[in-house]
Amino acid sequence: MSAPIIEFKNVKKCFGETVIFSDFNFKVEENEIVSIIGPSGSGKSTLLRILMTLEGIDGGYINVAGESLWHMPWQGQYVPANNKHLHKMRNHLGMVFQHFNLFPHMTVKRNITEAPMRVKGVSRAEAEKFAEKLLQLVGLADKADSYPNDLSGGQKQRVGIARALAMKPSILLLDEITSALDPELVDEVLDVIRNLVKEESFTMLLVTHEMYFAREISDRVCFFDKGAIVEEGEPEAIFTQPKEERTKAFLNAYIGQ
Ligand SMILES: Nc1ncnc2c1ncn2[C@@H]1O[C@H](COP(=O)(O)OP(=O)(O)OP(=O)(O)O)[C@@H](O)[C@H]1O
Repeated sequence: MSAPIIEFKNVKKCFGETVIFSDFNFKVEENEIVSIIGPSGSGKSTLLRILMTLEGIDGGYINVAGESLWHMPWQGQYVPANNKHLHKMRNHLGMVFQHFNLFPHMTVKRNITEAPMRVKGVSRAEAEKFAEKLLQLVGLADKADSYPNDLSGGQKQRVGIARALAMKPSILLLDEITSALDPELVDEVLDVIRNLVKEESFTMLLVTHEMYFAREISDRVCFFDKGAIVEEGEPEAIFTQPKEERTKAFLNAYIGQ
């Protein structure tokens, strides 16, 4: 079997005195779709933010696509990664955020082309051509020149997905991408992800409260509690277990919604 594309080994993460992960171990295989479900405050977003290099770690190490993400071996010791290395590692990953995080002063098209042009040095013509393709994919071909404030929440999030894909990541991180949306807008966003995985192979790590979506789309579902995975398995095995065998983690996830 090939090496996992994501691997956390003995990872420690604290915010001040608060320990989020004390000894966290986790692997994701290439092209695997993994959902993370768990109560508020259990460390799900922190996990994605660490992978996206938006947060550092306090111990252990993480491999992404065969390379150390945060700490680099140097003369037999692990030292924090430099900016050039983080930059390179970020190219493997794309993230879609709960609150869209679009630039309000830029058009939809600019929101999508900005990172490929600035970070990857892609030409404007090439970035715009790809942006048009992505806008078609998310059903917003007619919104290229609109500003985020003129879009509905669902449309904003579809731009968020297009923006993440613009960097051609091999790993997509989705952080509760529908939880800021009105219920009637949830499916238009989930449909984009459904179509995406039908057409292309992706490694995807999604934090979600949408149980039916996790069940439908994932190869593996992980229940998180207090910075640890307390239950995991194929969705059909987990979601079809008899009522009396349901674990505390599973029930908590439902109650936590
Ligand atoms: N930048 C930060 N500084 C201090 N504490 C933080 C920071 N980010 C997160 N935390 C704390 O770390 C814990 C885990 O937060 P995290 O956002 O990862 O949880 P979560 O499982 O994603 O929760 P939710 O489902 O509510 O989004 C929480 O107690 C949170 O308050």
